[in-house]
Amino acid sequence: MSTSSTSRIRTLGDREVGPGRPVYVTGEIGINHNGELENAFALIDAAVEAGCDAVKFQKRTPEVCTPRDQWEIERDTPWGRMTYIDYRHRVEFDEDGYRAIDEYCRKKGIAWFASPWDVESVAFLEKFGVPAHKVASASLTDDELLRALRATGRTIILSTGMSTPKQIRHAVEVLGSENILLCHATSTYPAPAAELNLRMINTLEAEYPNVPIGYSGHEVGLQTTLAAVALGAVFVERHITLDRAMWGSDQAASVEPQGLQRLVRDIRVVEESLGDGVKKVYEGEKAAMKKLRRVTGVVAEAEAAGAEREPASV
Ligand SMILES: C=C(OP(=O)(O)O)C(=O)O
Repeated sequence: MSTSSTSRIRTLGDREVGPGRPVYVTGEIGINHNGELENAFALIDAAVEAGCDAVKFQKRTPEVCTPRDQWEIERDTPWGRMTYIDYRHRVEFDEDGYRAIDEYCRKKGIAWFASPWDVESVAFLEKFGVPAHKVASASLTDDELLRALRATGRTIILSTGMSTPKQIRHAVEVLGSENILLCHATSTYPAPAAELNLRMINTLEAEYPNVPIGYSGHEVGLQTTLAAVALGAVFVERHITLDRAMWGSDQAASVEPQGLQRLVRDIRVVEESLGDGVKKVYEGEKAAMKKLRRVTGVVAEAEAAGAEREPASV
């Protein structure tokens, strides 16, 4: 269960998430496995190799999540022509599937959780003792789902794409702020840089001082996710894929295994480079200072009087 907190720290499994903690990186598999366990395992492997903290899935009860008037609409899929409801079933794993995923993730030492898209799926995921639940941006206004999630007592990651400030405030009220982590997001697939509005990370920080703020990205490329970390995102989620050309609506806006490795490596560099914001002169700078800084005025006088060249006096 999660750690209730009035601070900006939350617990996800054996990790603390929040300012001063390593950025929690989640590889969002979503439905990019296309219903094949083999793909899910390969994506878990890619996340482990890249150094992700967790992988994430999306769990739906197709009959609940698919509008009734869409069920019989036929479409071409890699498995032939089928109705939309059959397709929605084709890309869901059942309990045995998730048991296999749970076992595989345990063996590989990586956490997993999911976004339940309906109340039934919350109960389904609860059977696995997941470290957290995620609320997809599309579900932010689903009070019934939010109430069911709050009742689990787990850490809830709430994504805020396609939502107004008023809707976000309401969702936070329904979930309670003690166990949540908010994610800035723009829900366009792929999202253009001009619409990422990354400064929203700081706007959310200001509005929710007791809530950790993360970023769920759907852009192409990695730079803007690194910028999100530089702006203070303490949790990062990116869709991952085995191949962006694979069939499926999220594949094109996803990161491939090599890119994921670069992303996690660079997140670690960026977070290390942020420092504490307190000005200091590093030991390594002193040699350069001695060689490069022209000594004039009060410093020259002080040195003439025998003082060492102190960073504070220059
Ligand atoms: C779609 C999802 O999230 P987001 O809105 O962050 O992309 C999800 O988690 O299922």
